[in-house]
Amino acid sequence: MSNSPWLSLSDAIATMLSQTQPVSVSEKADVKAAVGRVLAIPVVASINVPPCNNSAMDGYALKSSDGKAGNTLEVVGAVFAGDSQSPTVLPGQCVRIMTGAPIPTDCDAVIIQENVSREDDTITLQTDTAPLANIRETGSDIARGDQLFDAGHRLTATDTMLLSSLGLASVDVYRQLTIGLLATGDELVEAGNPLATGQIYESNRTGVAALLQNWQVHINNFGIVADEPETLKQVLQEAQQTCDVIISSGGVSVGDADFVKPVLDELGEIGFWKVAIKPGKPFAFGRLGNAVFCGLPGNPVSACVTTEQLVVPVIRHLQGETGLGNGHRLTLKAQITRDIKRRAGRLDFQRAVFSQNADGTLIVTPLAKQSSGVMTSFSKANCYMLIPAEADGLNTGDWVEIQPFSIAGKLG
Ligand SMILES: Nc1nc2c(c(=O)[nH]1)N[C@H]1C(S)=C(S)[C@@H](COP(=O)(O)OP(=O)(O)OC[C@H]3O[C@@H](n4cnc5c(N)ncnc54)[C@H](O)[C@@H]3O)O[C@H]1N2
Ligand code: MOO
Repeated sequence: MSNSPWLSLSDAIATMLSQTQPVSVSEKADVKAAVGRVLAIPVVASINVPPCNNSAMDGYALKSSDGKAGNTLEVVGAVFAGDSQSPTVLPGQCVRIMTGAPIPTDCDAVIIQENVSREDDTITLQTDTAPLANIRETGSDIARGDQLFDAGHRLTATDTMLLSSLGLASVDVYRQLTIGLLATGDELVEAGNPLATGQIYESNRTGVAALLQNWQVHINNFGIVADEPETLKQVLQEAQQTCDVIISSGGVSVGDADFVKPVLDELGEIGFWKVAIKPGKPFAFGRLGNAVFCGLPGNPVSACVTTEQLVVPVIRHLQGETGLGNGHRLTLKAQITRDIKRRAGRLDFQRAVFSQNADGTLIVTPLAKQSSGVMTSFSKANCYMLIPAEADGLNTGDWVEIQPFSIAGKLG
């Protein structure tokens, strides 16, 4: 048991999942644009794939009873992919066949052309040919009636290919979530504008929106909001009319210009505030009308870590995805390459670089700069390295958990 005054990450996720209701409205989505969408209805195959026995190779279709090496067979025709006629093949005969072409009803095997010698209208077999050799049987990939996906399954790229192979043009998926995004802070300036003394460029909305792109949400951008309670109230009241989830960044700590928590308390309700993770401790979760509210800490690294570790699980839950539990991210084990000293208390998500030794083991090196304002460490890293809350340090060679980044290009 932890003595932390803050919620553990797993308790925070469990609380969010138990206090939020997945969407129930579904819609048709074009299969070609359905990657990342969550199925609202199970998919059951209405046809066999392949729909008929067909050849896996270019060669000759024959009767396996004629398939002894040394036999000479007469070639009586040819079948191509797409042909609907089945030529008659008598004992001692065969037909030329192309990959994907239907197997003539009289045949039960295919010999590849590299294993025959051809002379005019005859072939001589150089190898034995067993029944069903080089034949892709009806329904061998998908049988009619197979349930391929449950409701709550998030479609991958190859899943959409499978759906197309069944002839489906559209699928029933849960409706898209609308996510309202805003950044609070008087110091923040939109990129493309000049920077006055004391100002910084706003970057959290860019990072958060990019991290959410994988999850097929619709983003509604509410811009930069001043550290002024009335303005913040107005924006949040507008956002809660149209958004399923509102994500703010900044203003969740204890400073004199940190208004997010008191405003949330006034307009809606706070579910919890503060999670025992580093960075990201002051994350706030609550409700504004029908909208779920997630208040990210302003430090850019904290905003990204809380988006990935806390916001993404709740979004996936709201989207109707099932089987999430707390294991929503792939976690691997790696050996750390240096000692780390630190104060126990929070589960630490360090930006780190992992690689694989020749013997297959993974090794991981945390980057030197771990401050939550240092964004360059993110760009140099390819994983999070987790230090358990109770650990006051790690020794070289200790096994730690890592979470590889899923960003395209990072791992390859
Ligand atoms: N006395 C205490 N001070 C702080 C504590 C604490 O426990 N006691 N917690 C620290 C931690 S940890 C964090 S994280 C931050 C979170 O503070 P806020 O959420 O109130 O964030 P801000 O103060 O608004 O900003 C923090 C930092 O990040 C910059 N920022 C904010 N928004 C953006 C943005 N959209 N794009 C780029 N940069 C942004 C901002 O300028 C600040 O430098 O509080 C600590 N303080
Ligand atoms: O939680 Mo803060 O995010 O450690 O920098």
